Amino acid sequence: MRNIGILGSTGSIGTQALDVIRNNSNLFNVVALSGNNNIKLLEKQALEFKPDIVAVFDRANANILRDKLKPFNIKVFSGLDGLIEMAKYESIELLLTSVVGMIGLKPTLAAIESGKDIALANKETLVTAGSIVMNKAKEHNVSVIPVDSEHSAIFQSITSKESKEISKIILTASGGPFRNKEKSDLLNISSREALKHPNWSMGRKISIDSSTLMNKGLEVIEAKWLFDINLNDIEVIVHPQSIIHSMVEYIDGSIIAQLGVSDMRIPIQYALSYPKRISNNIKKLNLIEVSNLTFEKPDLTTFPCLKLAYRASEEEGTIPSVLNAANEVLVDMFLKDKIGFYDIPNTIETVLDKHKNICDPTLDEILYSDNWARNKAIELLKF
Ligand SMILES: NC(=O)C1=CN([C@@H]2O[C@H](COP(=O)(O)OP(=O)(O)OC[C@H]3O[C@@H](n4cnc5c(N)ncnc54)[C@H](OP(=O)(O)O)[C@@H]3O)[C@@H](O)[C@H]2O)C=CC1
Ligand SMILES: CC(=O)[C@@H](O)[C@H](O)COP(=O)(O)O
Ligand SMILES: [Mn+2]
Repeated sequence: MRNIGILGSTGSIGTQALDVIRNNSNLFNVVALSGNNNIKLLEKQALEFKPDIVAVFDRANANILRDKLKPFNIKVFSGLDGLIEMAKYESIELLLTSVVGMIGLKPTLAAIESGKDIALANKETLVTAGSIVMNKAKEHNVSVIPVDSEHSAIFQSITSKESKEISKIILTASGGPFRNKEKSDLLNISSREALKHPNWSMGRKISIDSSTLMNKGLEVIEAKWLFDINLNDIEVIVHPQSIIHSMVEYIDGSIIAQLGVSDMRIPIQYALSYPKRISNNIKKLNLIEVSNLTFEKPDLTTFPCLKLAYRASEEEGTIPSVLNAANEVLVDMFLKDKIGFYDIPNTIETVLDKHKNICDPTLDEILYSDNWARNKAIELLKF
């Protein structure tokens, strides 16, 4: 039995993880959950899975839930301190970080410092502070197991212990809802259209990131830290069917890939059960039905966010945290229909240009730069 904590249990990844756990109650035991706004669902989850503790970021919501869960002896923590308290809760063996945004950074670091293994979905954490997170994991002998479908695929396709045998990682991208569109088609596109991902059903922020290709940019940076690989050895190719979830090319010319239907419960389950594999009732991939797997170059003119992410990763220091923070703020504004599609890359580029990069930053310098970038993005758009 493995004791699991889920940071962000009310979201797309969190609810699918609970589905995996529900179907494997002999293997996994939920000891801690967290949410923010959706306290109705969090209450329902708490009553079903009976964790010892629950954390809610929003303090008013936490107070409401505390009264409801008191009779069941479930403790409720609140605020960022509450998320940190939850993440380092002593009974947790594996923490699934499925919260959205860099709010997950401090709780993830706290969990690592407490020796918890991490099943990592929250990519913004690695984009913001990849060096600090991965060094801390090494220091505390903690495993960081990828949940993101591409990174799970790469993890499963790395069959050699010798990193010098890997020549490159091939990160697949669906191309998003606007694949084959031109810039002029997207000038007045609404968030409703951008949310319609062709293959995956996901949370709102990552869906917008997929539509701008920033998701792939964040994933390039995530891959660099997770697999300790040179940025130039990470290639993005568009594969509209999302069947090959990513590949690893070796120096002898062999390519090893992981394939499967577009269902996040597969990589989530693998991260929870690793190193074992367990059976499930998810529809198996039928290659005859799929019949056609195609590949294209990403269009960096229509989707400049991918280029900006490569730039940020190359410049290192606090620049990736600035890219991420500006993107978080701008995606939120786009979701509220306050700005247009291209305000996202255009503003990020200006924020990157204006930032005074700090090399080898401390956590405080990263947090300072994150905050600076959020304010700068808002100032540039005069909100
Ligand atoms: N969805 C997917 O298929 C995939 C997602 N990912 C990554 O996984 C992460 C989660 O994505 P996804 O599940 O789609 O996101 P969702 O928006 O569906 O869920 C986000 C979760 O985070 C919680 N949350 C949001 N803001 C805060 C906050 N300030 N404090 C505490 N909790 C908060 C939400 O709580 P509440 O709902 O209660 O407000 C919810 O539980 C992201 O980093 C994403 O990039 C990676 C690969 C695939
Ligand atoms: C399911 C998953 O891992 C997402 O990150 C997915 O990859 C989004 O698809 P694209 O960013 O390739 O459109
Ligand atoms: Mn992904």
